[in-house]
Amino acid sequence: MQQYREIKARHQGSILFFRMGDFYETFEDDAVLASRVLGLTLTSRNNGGASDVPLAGVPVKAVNEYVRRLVARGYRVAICEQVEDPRLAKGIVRREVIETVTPGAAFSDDLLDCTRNNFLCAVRPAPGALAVAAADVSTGELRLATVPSGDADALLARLAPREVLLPKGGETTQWRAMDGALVTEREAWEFDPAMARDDLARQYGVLSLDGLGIGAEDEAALGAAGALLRYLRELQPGGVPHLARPIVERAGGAMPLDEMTRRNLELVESLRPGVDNDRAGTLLGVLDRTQTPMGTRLLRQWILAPLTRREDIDMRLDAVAATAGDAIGRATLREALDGVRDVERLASKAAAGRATPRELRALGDSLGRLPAVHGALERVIGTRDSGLGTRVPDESRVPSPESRLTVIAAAWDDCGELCAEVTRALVERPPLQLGDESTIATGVDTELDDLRALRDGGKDAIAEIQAAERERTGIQSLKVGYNKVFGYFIEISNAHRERVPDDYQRRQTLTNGERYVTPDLKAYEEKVLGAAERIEARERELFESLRACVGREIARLQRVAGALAELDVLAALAEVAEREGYVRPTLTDGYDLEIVAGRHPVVERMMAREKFIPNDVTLTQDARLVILTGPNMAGKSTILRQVGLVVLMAQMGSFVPASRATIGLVDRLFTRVGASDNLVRGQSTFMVEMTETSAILNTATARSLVLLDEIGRGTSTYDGVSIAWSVSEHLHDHVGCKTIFATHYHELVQLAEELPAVRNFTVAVREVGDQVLFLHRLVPGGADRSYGIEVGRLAGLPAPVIARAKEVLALLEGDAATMAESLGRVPAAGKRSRRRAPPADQLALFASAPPAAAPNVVPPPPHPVVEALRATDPNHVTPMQALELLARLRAQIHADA
Ligand SMILES: Nc1ncnc2c1ncn2[C@@H]1O[C@H](COP(=O)(O)OP(=O)(O)OP(=O)(O)O)[C@@H](O)[C@H]1O
Repeated sequence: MQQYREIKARHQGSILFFRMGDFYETFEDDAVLASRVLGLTLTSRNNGGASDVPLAGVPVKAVNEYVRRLVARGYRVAICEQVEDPRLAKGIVRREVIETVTPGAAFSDDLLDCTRNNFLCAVRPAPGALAVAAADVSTGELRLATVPSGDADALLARLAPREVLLPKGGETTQWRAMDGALVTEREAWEFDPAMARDDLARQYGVLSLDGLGIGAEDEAALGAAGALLRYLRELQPGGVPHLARPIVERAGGAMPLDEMTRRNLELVESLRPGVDNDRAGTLLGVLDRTQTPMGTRLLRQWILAPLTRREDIDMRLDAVAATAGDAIGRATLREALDGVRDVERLASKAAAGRATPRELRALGDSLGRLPAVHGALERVIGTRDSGLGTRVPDESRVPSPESRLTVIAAAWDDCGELCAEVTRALVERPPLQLGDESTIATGVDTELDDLRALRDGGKDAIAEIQAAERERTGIQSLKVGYNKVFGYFIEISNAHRERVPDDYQRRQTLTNGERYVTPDLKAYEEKVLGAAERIEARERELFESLRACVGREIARLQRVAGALAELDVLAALAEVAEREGYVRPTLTDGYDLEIVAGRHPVVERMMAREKFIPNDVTLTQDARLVILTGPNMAGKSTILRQVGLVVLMAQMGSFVPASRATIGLVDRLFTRVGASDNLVRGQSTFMVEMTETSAILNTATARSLVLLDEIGRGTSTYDGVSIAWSVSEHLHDHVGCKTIFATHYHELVQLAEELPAVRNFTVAVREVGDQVLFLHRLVPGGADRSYGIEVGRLAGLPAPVIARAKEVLALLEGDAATMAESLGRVPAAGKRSRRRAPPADQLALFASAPPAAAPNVVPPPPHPVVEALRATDPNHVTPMQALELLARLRAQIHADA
């Protein structure tokens, strides 16, 4: 317990798994917690102290699963091992924590999702900015970024860290609310840039950080990286030698996408609650035709960080075009990639000394695919014939020298000798663990081969002993067996007990027989077992040296993994483009956006192909703000999102679902859907909507694309229309961005008369009898009604409710006509006095209630009983009159019924 408490004192923030023989034990508070979370039996033990100590343990064999469950719940687990052989230890065996597993620092496949990065982020607030260092220890990736405070959320939403490190004493509530991320506070001095400078230089063996691309402007990010490294070293006392050189992300390279935009466009996760891992309804789900886990992870990164420089995007588009245009080349490339495993994570495991024999072989085999991948790549580029027939030169699709394919090919590395070394040294199917079966192939090491011959010779000799002893004793059922406790033995059933020779020594009695040994048998046993022990030791030695040798090549392997991942993504994008009929978008530095016959990539997949109705959308300087009205269910949200998705896909380097698309580069994309609730963060729905809207108004530029869906809906109609109206005016006059505003406030249609660059569009429906036919076609003009009641009927509202709703609607519409007369027009304030505010004849629909609290629905006229009650003053009736009144009212109700 003394040893336990000493170690525990150094690992206060973790649950300590204390190795004791075949178990990891937890004690005291850890035991209480572990038993609760893991459902373990809590026992207690008097370990020589004055009182009993609570205790709960898990078997060593099952430890991974228990660690996984704890870490998934956001706990840290410190693994404390026996670090000397208990048989040789004097006194208490030495123990040390060899690793601390946390959500952000996990290697085990059980804890990782192969389709996404597992980032640990250290964040350091700087004046007006936020610096972030993000590491994925499973892939060895390290990224540094500094972004203006306004883009902090977007950056973190993209990285989606599993764990966040913060300097102590800062504001933490914002972080605590981050979905599922564990917040770890560290001392503020650990974020010091000067200290980090030395630390990083040591980690990468460089004299100056300039060589790593880290400049003076990265001070804060450097500080964050220092804290990150320090924390990682604490968790992994063995160090993190596999951490690749940092990638410094510079502003302007990628488009910041805030969390709401990412969610509303359903980029990588579906909006449907409870189906968070369902990628079927997401852009990632549609585009993901990658063959490798590295490809899937990179595709996700590309989706979440569309590019903003035309040349960068065209390099990707050139590559997709070339791959899409060569069906055979593409198929060959994808087939070659098919056998490639997660080189990135396997290489990291090798460098961290964690790869198992099977994993190291998988890495070797994956490297073996490199020449095939390279061959396919060269074919697509057009420098080599695949042997499947001469390619007809096609000028239009030969990638430009700047294409990503050409860049990747120019830096190609087959890793031939590394692959040869691994595949030569390891058997074809090595075991999961060393020692279970042979790991090192025959012919690799003479010492090992000799030992194996000795062991196998011993085994043969033992088989011969069985034959000889049967002969000598005449007992045909005599057999030589083996178990771990007694080693080799001769087993004779009771029926032949009399014939057992004198030189047999009895070792074990069974119900129907006895087990014996002979000096001969023991001699061979020693040879066999001794050899087996030495074989294991030698195999371990050879394997570890091979693994270390691979590990030293980590930087090179990471480059190879990067190239494979990128080829995989480019080939996947080409494959989707071909299958789904996407076209290459034209990107320009101009303003205009023109999408001809655009489709929603996800919605169209959910229906038969011809069923989805394509639509054209054009936004230019002179027609930059579209007010999109139309009935419920007509397809407004679909069009809105499809425009966002087409632009995003184009800027990530993908082809797009349209027959033609010209896209003036967008610097930011905002998508807001009104009344999206954020109950998790405990904010009012409307408050969230307004906070988001204000973020757009403050950050959008003329180059942005703003997509608003029913903003203003979370409040009363008057307030809502007014806000929607003035937000539109502001975007039109002051921001000048491309905007689409989908709304049920038909009042907004009037904006087109006031503002020169506003256009009205509606989604057409046709009325057939009292039914509504949804045409899903975008046409110029505004809608005058919402057909909400028809949609209610489709949704199964009871017939009487529908009938009554129609009555109320007729009543309201009648009222509106008369009320319009009585309501004066509101003069606009200040310089905008030339403009009208929302015309009152539209608003008058709701005029029967006082404007300050305009309800959405006007109540039907009160019942006579209510009128009678209202007319009664309880202070001026006698008890008798009250009773009479009560009886009368009751009778009236009965009469009405
Ligand atoms: N272009 C289209 N072609 C075929 N079906 C479509 C199209 N657009 C939308 N739909 C179908 O109509 C459904 C409703 O579309 P959407 O949610 O975009 O309507 P909406 O006008 O935004 O409705 P509301 O105003 O009620 O929110 C979609 O789920 C889809 O199934």
